[in-house]
Amino acid sequence: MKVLIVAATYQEIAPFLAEFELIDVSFQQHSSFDVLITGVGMTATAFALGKTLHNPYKLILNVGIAGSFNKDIKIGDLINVKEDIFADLGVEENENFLSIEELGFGKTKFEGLEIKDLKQVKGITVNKVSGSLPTINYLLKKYNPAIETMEGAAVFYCAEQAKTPVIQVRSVSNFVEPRNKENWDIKLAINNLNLWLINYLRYKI
Ligand SMILES: O=C(O)c1cccc(C(=O)CC[C@H]2O[C@@H](n3cnc4c(=O)[nH]cnc43)[C@H](O)[C@@H]2O)c1
Repeated sequence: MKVLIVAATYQEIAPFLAEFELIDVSFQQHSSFDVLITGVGMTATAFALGKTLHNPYKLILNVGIAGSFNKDIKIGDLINVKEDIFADLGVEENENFLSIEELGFGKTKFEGLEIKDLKQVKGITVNKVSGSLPTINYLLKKYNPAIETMEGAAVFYCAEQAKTPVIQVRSVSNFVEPRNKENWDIKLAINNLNLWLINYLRYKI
């Protein structure tokens, strides 16, 4: 069985695709792995994975960039998301938020496998990139996450449904802070992520 590489956008894995002479299409096959570009966000990710996972895979590898809540993690650092949570799926009750898990409607926390060489962190998955202090402080208090993305928990959910092992590796492109795109370094994050991914697929799979 093959590995399924999952990324939200073509840009996030462009250097890796070039290295393996692959192109910019949403699904393509290589001898030892397939590549799925889902589109940004949980809905696009779940739909794309739902269509693809009728075939069995030995491993799902979710890669991409992420925002960090933790200033000890530098922009460009690689991290392994061990636990991921649907952070905004639930109900607001005045200032409080209750997740669907707290409401008794389903699970919101999921686990991925460890990559020993990387720092393991807790992630949250959001529909809306967090860009104001009240939201950031609320998320820190409720979940104490190290990073946030827009897809991670959806990938973990689909992997669990398909009974397939899953790994999430992200590279930090920005801090989660009141929005200022000038502070982002997407280029550095993509460069570091792709160096890791190429090495992992060449020597560890
Ligand atoms: O231009 C923007 O405002 C913008 C916002 C979020 C993501 C992007 C991207 O170009 C990449 C898409 C990808 O990036 C992940 N990501 C990166 N930083 C964050 C963050 O601080 N909070 C949540 N997600 C983030 C996300 O998984 C997107 O799919 C551009």
